[in-house]
Amino acid sequence: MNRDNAGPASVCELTKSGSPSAAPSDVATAVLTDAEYELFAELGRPRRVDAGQVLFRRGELGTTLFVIARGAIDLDFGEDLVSKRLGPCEFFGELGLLIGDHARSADAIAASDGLLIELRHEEFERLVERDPGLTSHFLRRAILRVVLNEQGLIRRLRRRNQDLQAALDSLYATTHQLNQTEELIRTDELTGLYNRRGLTLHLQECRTIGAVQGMGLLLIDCDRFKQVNDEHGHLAGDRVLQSVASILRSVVGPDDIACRLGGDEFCLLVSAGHRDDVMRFAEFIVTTAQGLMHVPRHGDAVQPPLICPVSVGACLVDLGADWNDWYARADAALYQAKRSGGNRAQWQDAGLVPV
Ligand SMILES: Nc1nc2c(ncn2[C@@H]2O[C@H](COP(=O)(O)OP(=O)(O)OP(=O)(O)O)[C@@H](O)[C@H]2O)c(=O)[nH]1
Repeated sequence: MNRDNAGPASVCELTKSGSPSAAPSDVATAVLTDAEYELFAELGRPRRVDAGQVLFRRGELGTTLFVIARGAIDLDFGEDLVSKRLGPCEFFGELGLLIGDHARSADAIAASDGLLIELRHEEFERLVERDPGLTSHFLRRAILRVVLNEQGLIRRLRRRNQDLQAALDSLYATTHQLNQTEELIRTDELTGLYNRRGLTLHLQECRTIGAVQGMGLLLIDCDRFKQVNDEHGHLAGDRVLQSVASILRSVVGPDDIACRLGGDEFCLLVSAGHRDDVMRFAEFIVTTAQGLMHVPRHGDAVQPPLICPVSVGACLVDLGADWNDWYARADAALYQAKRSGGNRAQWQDAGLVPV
């Protein structure tokens, strides 16, 4: 037989006889029974299709049901949904026929040259008149198939939702870890203040948002700190450094920053536009450290000190300069404070040449 000239009825029967997928007893199958196929082929309109030909696109309105007599049709549901390839005697596009002007849920493209049977509303009405029993059985199957497809889709969407939720949770956890790591690399382990890296990053951020105006810089250095270590041990020295850090933490506001630059040297960047404002911070730090040294301790044995005296050098932050210049000026003042015996605050006057 020349298959190209064969009518829809004979072609599909040929193919079906060897097709194990043709299981009409399965209610959800898209394969027509022999009786259904014969009737559809008799009443429907044959239509030839070429490989690659688009029958309809997703979203287009349609009213036609198609049965494949010969060849194959690919249904592409888009996004990450699984595509389907339908073969002889299988039908598709039934919602268009049943609902009328239904937006197609897939692209339908011919995978090979073939022959289809089209059923529009008028052909379907003739089908109902001719064999109501067969038609109602077909309709039940078609509807069940739609329902099962919907349920499958809902299951897939739920799974996808769970996957998305899990991905989101892990993203939150990673972001949290990253924030913690970033915080750690900015922080001095002993005192919990910013370390030098934290200060550098803070200054970069301030410069980016133009927030370095109206700030004062204080350099704070412990007096004769080596002696504390030598006489009472390194742990006692650590404790003294932590006490100094506590004083600095107690004076900083939300926009200020306290930092341990290294060893027994600290710095404060505070919001203060005038010398007197900056020096108030400096005096407070010196007198608080002094006051703590006189806190009475109990017991006969020689107690390690809670704190040691500190010296402070202070200056205003100059917008036109950078950290090295600010540091050099505050350091010159600090040097002067140390030379004058320590335990005091010194303002950076024009006469003090950076060392
Ligand atoms: N306990 C302790 N000591 C430290 C730490 N880092 C640095 N040091 C010690 O701090 C001491 C600093 O000594 P110096 O720079 O001579 O300072 P100083 O003894 O305070 O001398 P002046 O500043 O001139 O009064 C050194 O002995 C360092 O070993 C630390 O994290 N813990």
